[in-house]
Amino acid sequence: MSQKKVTIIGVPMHLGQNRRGVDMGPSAIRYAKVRQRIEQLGFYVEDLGDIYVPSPERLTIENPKLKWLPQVKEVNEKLADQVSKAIQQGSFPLVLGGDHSIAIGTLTGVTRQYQEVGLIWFDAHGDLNTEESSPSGNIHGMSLAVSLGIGHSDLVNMGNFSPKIKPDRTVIVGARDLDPPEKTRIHELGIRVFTMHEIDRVGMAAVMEEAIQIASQGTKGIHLSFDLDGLDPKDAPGVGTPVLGGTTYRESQLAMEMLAESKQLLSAEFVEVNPILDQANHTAKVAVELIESILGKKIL
Ligand SMILES: NC(=[NH2+])NCCC[C@H](N)C(=O)O
Ligand SMILES: [Mn+2]
Ligand SMILES: [Mn+2]
Repeated sequence: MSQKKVTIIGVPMHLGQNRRGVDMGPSAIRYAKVRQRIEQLGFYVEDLGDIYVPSPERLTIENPKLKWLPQVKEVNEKLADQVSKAIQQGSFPLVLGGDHSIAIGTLTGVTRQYQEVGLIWFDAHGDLNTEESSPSGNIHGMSLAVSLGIGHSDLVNMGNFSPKIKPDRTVIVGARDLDPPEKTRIHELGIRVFTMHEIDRVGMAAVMEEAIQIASQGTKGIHLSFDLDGLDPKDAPGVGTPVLGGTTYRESQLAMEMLAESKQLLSAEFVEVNPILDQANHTAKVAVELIESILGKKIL
């Protein structure tokens, strides 16, 4: 990454899942001084504020298998345009969520500009469901599938092109809670998944070396989609779908530092921070520290 400009885009999206509070994620991350911390690293920072997300009180769920599809689609289209514009202006887009359904819009914007993009999906989950396989109907559990071209056409064809990314340039890091149909899909598509088992066995350094290699080969660079529930709930308690046995704070930091060293990062999003479920904004602070690391902050 050579540019010295960062564009922050807040997306208080909560319609991709069931729990209130994740809409406050962007506020919580800003309260943890994301802008000031990035400026201290020498970047010029532009914060575009939040994209409007409607409140569910006045909405009805038309399809329980794809909850709030029209609204999720609309917000993601706006997000895609803001991400595209930031890249056109030579800036690094930093998207703050909001639930993980916003990866659909971010990846639409990033790949519209760069075409061949590798993806590192840091998450306890696969987010590889479709309306047929989803146990919840929550679109945040479908966003990786959609970006690979699998799912409802309203989402898959966003920006009038599909797929956004290819399975052999996609890696998942930190997985430990996959639905049975997601496991089948991973095998069918041949996506490289670094489960917690593998991180335990060979260590985060070896995992990230391989992950960066896969995601950067034949691409213009890497998009990082970082779901805070990839971390262990002890280190990131403020998330809607916590799963025991995640990466530690240090493992996560190492992963981010290695990504910065690779100089392959094109864009990033940090999602699923839910301040209602957090302890004294700890999870948002962790997100800010991870953001500093991808932008080059070093201990020494
Ligand atoms: N982005 C997330 N936190 N996703 C959790 C997904 C959970 C579950 N697999 C589902 O489809 O509903
Ligand atoms: Mn996720
Ligand atoms: Mn997750």
